[in-house]
Amino acid sequence: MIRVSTKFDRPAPELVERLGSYSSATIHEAQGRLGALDSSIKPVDHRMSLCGPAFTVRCAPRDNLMLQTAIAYARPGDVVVVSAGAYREAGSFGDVLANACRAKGLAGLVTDTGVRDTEDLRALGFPVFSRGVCIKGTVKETVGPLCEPITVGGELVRPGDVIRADADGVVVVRREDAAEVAAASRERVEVEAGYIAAYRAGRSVAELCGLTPLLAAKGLVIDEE
Ligand SMILES: O=C([O-])CC(=O)C(=O)O
Ligand SMILES: [Mg+2]
Repeated sequence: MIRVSTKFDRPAPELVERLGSYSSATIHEAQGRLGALDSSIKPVDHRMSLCGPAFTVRCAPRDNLMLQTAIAYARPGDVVVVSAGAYREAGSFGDVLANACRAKGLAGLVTDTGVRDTEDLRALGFPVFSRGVCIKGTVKETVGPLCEPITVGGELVRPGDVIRADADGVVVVRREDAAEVAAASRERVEVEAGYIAAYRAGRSVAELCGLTPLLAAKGLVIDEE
C-alpha cells in the first residue's frame, strides 16, 4: 500500500496576493534570475494569469489518474502543478476537468504535458499553462506521488511554493523566500517606473544606461554618421 499526505504549509494569502501583483519576469529577476520554468510552458490564452501555492502531483505520461486525484484534494486558491515526464502527446486536461477546478475555486493548472478543449478553456477563463495542446486521450491507471517535491519545466517545485504565471511564462518562488521576493519585486518595479518616466521625458538610452563609458571600457567605439 502507498500512503500519501496532502498536508503542507501554505504561504499567507496576503503574501500570495502581493506576489500576484508582480509579473512573472519581474519576480524571476527580483529573486536573482531564478525559478523560471521552461519557456515552452505557456498559457492557452495570453490573458490568463495565476498566483497561488503549488499543489504538486506526478502523473505517468498519457495517464491523468493522479491529476484527477489532485483536483479532488487541492484547496481553494491552490495551483495544481503536474509533472508528467514533459510528454507533449497527451490531452491530459480539458474543459470537463477545468469546470471541476473552477467549481472548487482552484487558482489554475500548470503542467509539463499537453491539454485539449482549448476553445472551451478560453471561454471558461480558467488559467491553464501547458507544454502544448494535444487531442490524444489519457488512461486513468497509474498511482503516483501527491504533494511531494517534483521537477516541472526544469525547476524544482515543492508543495506550498508560490507559482506565479502570466502571458510571459511561469515562475516558482520558494515559500520561505516569498516575503523577501515580494519586497525585491516592488523595488524593481519602482526602479523600472523611474526609467520609463525618464524615457517619456525624452532622456536617452545612451545616457540612462551609461552606454558610452560602458562600451568604451569594452573596447567598442562607434563613429556616428
Ligand atoms: O477527460 C479528460 O481526461 C481530459 C479532458 O478532455 C477534459 O477534462 O475535458
Ligand atoms: Mg474534454
